[in-house]
Amino acid sequence: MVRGRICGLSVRDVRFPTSLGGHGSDAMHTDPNYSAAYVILETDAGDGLKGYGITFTLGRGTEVVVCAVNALAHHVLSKDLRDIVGDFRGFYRQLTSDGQLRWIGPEKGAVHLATAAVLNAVWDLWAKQEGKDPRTLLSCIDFRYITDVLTEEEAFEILQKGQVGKKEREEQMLMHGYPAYTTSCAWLGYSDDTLKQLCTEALKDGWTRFKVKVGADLQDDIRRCRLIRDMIGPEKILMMDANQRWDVPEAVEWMSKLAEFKPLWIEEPTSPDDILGHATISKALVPLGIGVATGEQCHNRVIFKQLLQVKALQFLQIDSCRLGSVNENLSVLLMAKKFEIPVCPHAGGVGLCELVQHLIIFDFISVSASLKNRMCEYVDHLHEHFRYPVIIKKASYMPPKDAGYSTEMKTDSVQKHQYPDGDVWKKLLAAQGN
Ligand SMILES: C[C@H](O)[C@@H](O)[C@@H](O)[C@H](O)C(=O)O
Ligand SMILES: [Mg+2]
Repeated sequence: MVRGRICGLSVRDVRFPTSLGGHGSDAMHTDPNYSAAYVILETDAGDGLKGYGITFTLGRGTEVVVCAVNALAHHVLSKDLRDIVGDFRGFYRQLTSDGQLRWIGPEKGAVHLATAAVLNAVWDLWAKQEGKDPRTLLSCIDFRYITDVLTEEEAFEILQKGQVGKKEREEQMLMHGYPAYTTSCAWLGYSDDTLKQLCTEALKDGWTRFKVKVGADLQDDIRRCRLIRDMIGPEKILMMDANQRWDVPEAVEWMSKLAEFKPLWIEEPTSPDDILGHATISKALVPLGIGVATGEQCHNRVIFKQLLQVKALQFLQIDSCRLGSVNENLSVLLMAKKFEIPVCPHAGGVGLCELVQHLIIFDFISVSASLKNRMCEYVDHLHEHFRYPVIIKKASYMPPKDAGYSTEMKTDSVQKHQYPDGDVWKKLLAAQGN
């Protein structure tokens, strides 16, 4: 039973100094500090349940997103949770269409990340209170702007079909988990020695799919890709990620030089907004057997729709915090199913693995019903700060068993990493003379 009026919303600026170790570095983000705007919702239900929501950010960007969350807070405060989820589509639209905020969006950028943080908290709270059927899930989706490719009725049919064999797929997940790949071995800022050492460990731990960062320097890329391909052997799967570094012709040319290392995909070869550019690259790379993957910085369902319409991607990477929470991600999973494009979520960051595992396991059980060409990203940083961290076994995500969206962080971790007054930052800033 849904219950409670939202009587409190707090948002914290939580940052981890990951840049100090080069963790998370790529061709465009050379010194990322993995961070989160962390939202806590409280209700007057008296049951002690809270809703925790995060969105992933980097360093100073968190300040802006925290402001945006505060600007959205009045939509949630004093609302009855029953009214919110009773018309979740309307509520989603209320947030994304706020007359004074949509000018700095709409449905993109800092304000959309803030929407994700707030709605992720609502989903966490709601998930702790009750389960959901296909009709309820559909009622959360804003179909505005996508009915030309997916109507509510078509979406319902997909979910209805997804009911067939659901039990078996649930059991399969509980037994074997959802297949994952690791990005942790080959951040761009890592030395060759670190790369080798991490790769050796990952192989020992049973990883069979690896992603390497590329895009800054071709000779470096060739050396690192050769090193990793030699280590993992010809059979294991290798993906490459350029984090938007290239122009369109440059992407094709660069990848033709890296094709000998047999990557399954090149991720974010160019600007995430260049839909036709992605289509051109996809087409040009077909003869090389390389697919295009993108989505971690895809603004919203509209851009995903167009990427699908013009065959601009062969692997679709949803992100639990970039899109407008579960609501918008559901619409993208359903569109991907319609276009028969495999979803391979973006994860890592702070908490992205924790959240997105729910979405991709749901996708397998209730939407795609397939594991073909599918896997979920995994990065082994910062899980210790979460109350319900992901469980990886044999390079697979084991389904989370606690109710909720696995979004809650440990109080102590939040306190220590709060910027700028948490202990970790007080020390670091003092050492830097600030
Ligand atoms: C700055 C970040 O670490 C990115 O490099 C990361 O999200 C990356 O694109 C990925 O695919 O994991
Ligand atoms: Mg990436």
